[in-house]
Amino acid sequence: MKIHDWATGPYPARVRIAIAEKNLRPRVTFVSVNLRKGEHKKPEFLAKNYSGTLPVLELEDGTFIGECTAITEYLDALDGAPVLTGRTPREKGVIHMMNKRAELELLDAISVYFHHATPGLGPEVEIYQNAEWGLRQRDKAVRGMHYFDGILKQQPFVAGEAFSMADIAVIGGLIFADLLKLPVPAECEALRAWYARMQERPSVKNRVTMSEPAD
Ligand SMILES: N[C@@H](CCC(=O)N[C@@H](CS(=O)(=O)O)C(=O)NCC(=O)O)C(=O)O
Repeated sequence: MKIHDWATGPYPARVRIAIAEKNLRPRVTFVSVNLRKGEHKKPEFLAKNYSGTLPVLELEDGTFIGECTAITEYLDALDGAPVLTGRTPREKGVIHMMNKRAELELLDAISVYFHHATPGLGPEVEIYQNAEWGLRQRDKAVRGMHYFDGILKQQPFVAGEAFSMADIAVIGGLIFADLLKLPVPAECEALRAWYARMQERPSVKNRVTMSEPAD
């Protein structure tokens, strides 16, 4: 299978981490799409993903699957032994909820801040910007950091007692925050400690190989 992505991107990181956690790296070929040149907004890419975002999974039969959550669910189901998306109905429900909350309250909010209140991917790509909206979303993301800090004060992982897709989504959010130099508030000690632990996971540490685009 192929993953069309941008090696150092926060959303691509989510799928790269999932691939590593499932030991699928030997079965995957990464195809780099240059966001800074707007390749993801060109017709040939939009034919792969109407939303014009990365990553996109391309299967051997030509099926394209966009959206990090959907790609992760596919990967996790491949060997019939899900470890990232839940084994029981309760686990699946809680993980899905916390994964979506990580997108709504943290990762997607930081993405809006990036695209609207910073130069983002440059004027060729950022054809409309609203700085006030971007700054409001930045503030929402900081509130989200406090929320996840509260969660992680009570439990070792974002969705409970085990590492899951929801942790990967929060990791993606903090990768994006790091890229934008948006600090995790000092008082969010549980979130900071959790993130330090996550960064020690080989799937997180080794998600980009030396031969891939630096930026
Ligand atoms: N909802 C999508 C969002 C994906 C997304 O925004 N990806 C970024 C890639 S990266 O910034 O994380 O590297 C993108 O394509 N951004 C390009 C753009 O929004 O123009 C998902 O979950 O896959």
